[in-house]
Amino acid sequence: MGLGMDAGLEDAVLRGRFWPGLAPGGAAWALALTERELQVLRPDGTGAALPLADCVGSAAFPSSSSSSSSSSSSSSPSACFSVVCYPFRKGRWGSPARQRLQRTFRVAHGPDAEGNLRIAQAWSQRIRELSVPAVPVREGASYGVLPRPCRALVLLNPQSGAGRALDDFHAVVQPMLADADIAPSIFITERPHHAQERMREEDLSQWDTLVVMSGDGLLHEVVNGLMERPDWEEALKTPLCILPGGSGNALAASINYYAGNDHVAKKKLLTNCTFILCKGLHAQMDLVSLSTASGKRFFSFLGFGWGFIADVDIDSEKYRRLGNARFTLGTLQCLARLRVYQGRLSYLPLGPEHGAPPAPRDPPEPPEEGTEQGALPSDSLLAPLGQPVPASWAVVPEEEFVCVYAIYQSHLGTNLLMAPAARLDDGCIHLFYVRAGISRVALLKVFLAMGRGTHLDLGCPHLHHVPVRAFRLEPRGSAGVMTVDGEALACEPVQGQLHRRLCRVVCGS
Ligand SMILES: Nc1ncnc2c1ncn2[C@@H]1O[C@H](COP(=O)(O)OP(=O)(O)OP(=O)(O)O)[C@@H](O)[C@H]1O
Repeated sequence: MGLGMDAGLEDAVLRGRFWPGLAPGGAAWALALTERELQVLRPDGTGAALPLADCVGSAAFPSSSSSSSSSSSSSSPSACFSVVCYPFRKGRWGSPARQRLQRTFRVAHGPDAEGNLRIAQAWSQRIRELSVPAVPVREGASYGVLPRPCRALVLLNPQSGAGRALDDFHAVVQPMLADADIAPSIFITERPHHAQERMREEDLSQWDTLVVMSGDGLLHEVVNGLMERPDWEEALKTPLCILPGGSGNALAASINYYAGNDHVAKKKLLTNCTFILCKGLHAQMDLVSLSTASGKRFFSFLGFGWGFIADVDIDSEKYRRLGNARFTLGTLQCLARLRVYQGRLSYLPLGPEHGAPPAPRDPPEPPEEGTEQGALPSDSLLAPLGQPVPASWAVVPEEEFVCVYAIYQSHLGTNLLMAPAARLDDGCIHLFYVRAGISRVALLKVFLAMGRGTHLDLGCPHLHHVPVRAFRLEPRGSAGVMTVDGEALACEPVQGQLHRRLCRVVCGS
């Protein structure tokens, strides 16, 4: 337990004297529950406090133990309540990690077993109520909290990342969900598009949340499966959740960053993201609608890439067993044979203030007039591919690029903070492009600086960043690959526009 209590006993919602642990005996401790923490005063006068922001659950139960010791508590038919928290603990190496901490207190106020249990239940219930995260107030934004008990469908790709997703789910995720009264039902994907097919047909009334334990690719399938339903608008109200099981885990890293947590990877990131799920706060997320010249349409939550980054993503697939290290190896290989890509890039700038994302109070985009019920959101900002872009758009004068990347979350990968200002529902596509002519050394410096999100501070003349609402990319020729949310796409003209606050995602703030 941490030291220091933030309130005096006069702020207490509940107060009582209880015995620590399950075993009878010893002296009673004084407990006070405030709006923010559970305060404990030991008989020796030392105190500690458990912040309820770290608490994921509390339970009450009859105590099976009794004893004939002389303690006043020991002969009573007692009851217990327990509190489970995941506070950050500093380890020997690296950033602090959340670690489980359970405290159990015994209620033995008299011979009435039911009376003791009622007291334990009252404490446990009040602790659970006060541990529900406060819903932030932001004009235009709508938050929610997952119910308890909570029914979660977990879609898990056993092949994602280094192939440990199922083991990690059992070892890390399942015990935390049990603490938080979240009942998972696991669906293990057997092939590409399996999750997408299931989402098209699923009876969503059975679930309070759809959890993806994989990389970003499986969440892309889930989003697009939901968008293929006639009731997509209703379906998108089901909060989605990402637990990092893949190699890139860009959305999981972004959500960890938005929550204000230190940069972490692997098990620490998984623990942080599972903790966020246990707390259950959910908010709206922007999606970008992408259309291709061959008539395909995708909904994307993370980013669209062409050139260097897309090549690294796809070329390094063969090293997926290395986990996130696959991108380091892929970057070095692609740097060695640096290529130039030809095409035209156009965009609709975000607004007159160019560069500042819209104020959070901007209302959601109104539904398009004449949109049929069930019809997909229309891309009102886009002219058909094959026709010139609207006059309000800008066209990049150069037509030779090393890389184009449109990102709508902060992180491109666990270790790449590409758009530090991005937020889930900021209404902004962060369009980055690197013009041809950049040296290998300068490009390597850009990627190294991206680890800390300081690449734009380098003042690299070839690197450009424009906040936009829509963009179009017309590659010359079909050589190379494009990526949507890290998944490969044939190279062809593509354009996209942002649809604000289209789905919901479990997040920390
Ligand atoms: N059982 C499976 N076997 C093979 N491929 C699968 C299976 N289940 C899903 N897939 C496909 O695997 C692809 C990659 O999955 P995903 O992106 O989730 O993991 P990853 O590539 O390791 O992670 P990241 O995108 O973070 O790098 C997806 O396109 C998905 O369709």
